[in-house]
Amino acid sequence: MWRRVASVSHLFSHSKSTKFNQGASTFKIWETFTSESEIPTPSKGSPFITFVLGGPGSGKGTQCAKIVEAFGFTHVSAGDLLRREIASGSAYGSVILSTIREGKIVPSQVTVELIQKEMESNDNYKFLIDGFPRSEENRKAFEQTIGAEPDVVLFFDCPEQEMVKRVLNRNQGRVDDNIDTIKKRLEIFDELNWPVINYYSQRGKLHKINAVGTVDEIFEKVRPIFAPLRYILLFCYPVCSICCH
Ligand SMILES: Nc1ncnc2c1ncn2[C@@H]1O[C@H](COP(=O)(O)OP(=O)(O)OP(=O)(O)O)[C@@H](O)[C@H]1O
Ligand SMILES: Nc1ccn([C@@H]2O[C@H](COP(=O)(O)O)[C@@H](O)[C@H]2O)c(=O)n1
Ligand SMILES: [Mg+2]
Repeated sequence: MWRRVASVSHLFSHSKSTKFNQGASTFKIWETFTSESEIPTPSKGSPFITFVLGGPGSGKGTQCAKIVEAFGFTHVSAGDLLRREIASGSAYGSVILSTIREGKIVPSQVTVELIQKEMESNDNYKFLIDGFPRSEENRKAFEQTIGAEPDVVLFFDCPEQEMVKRVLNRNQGRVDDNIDTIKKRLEIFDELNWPVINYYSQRGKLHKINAVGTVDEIFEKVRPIFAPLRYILLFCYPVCSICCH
């Protein structure tokens, strides 16, 4: 591994860089490791971002844990950040709680700020952003605030009946895991999430995954999306301390 990193050191420029500003040199290393044209090109000046979309109970969090284990991403769950904010007793807490109880979407500014803080406080450069964007408003707020686009977008496609069954069996004490809130969440998902899914589909970034089957069966559909990226993910995110400064 050390030799492999050293062997590409000549590809890096020595201009001053910031945390999320390694794109130019990253692009060169990318070209070194792969010539497969369907592999997405990392955005210049950005970390490697994967958005993870899907209805409530489609298995986003479960698959994120598998992706983290296999490919070393940092998992940022928008829902978990919002629940953490409630638990912290912050000023926004009660508004967030009632929004989640009603199955509605928290104002984008709040969610994006939490995501931004989480990304900036993490040394990793590859993120799975789970349950985000939930709406076009979420998507635009992220682009404007973070100044980055996702490299990959996963969409776990699951029939409603299966999602309801999974959520009602989840048993994690979530205030929104009840039949009334689930119905509302499914309505909101139908209304607000499809425009986001269509947006990324049109840009060729969307990977639609049939989310019916065992956890391992579904992960075997996810693995090939990241497998061709393993070198770039391993060596360039985080940017190595040997040659990337
Ligand atoms: N393939 C699967 N088959 C059966 N159960 C599953 C599968 N994947 C996940 N589950 C279970 O379904 C429940 C919901 O999964 P998970 O929490 O990963 O969904 P989610 O998409 O993150 O939902 P939410 O949007 O509500 O956070 C969990 O109890 C999980 O263990
Ligand atoms: N971008 C988001 C993500 C989540 N929420 C709210 O949190 C609830 C739980 O989210 P999960 O991803 O853990 O299912 C969700 O129903 C929303 O109320 C949000 O507002 N915006
Ligand atoms: Mg989840």
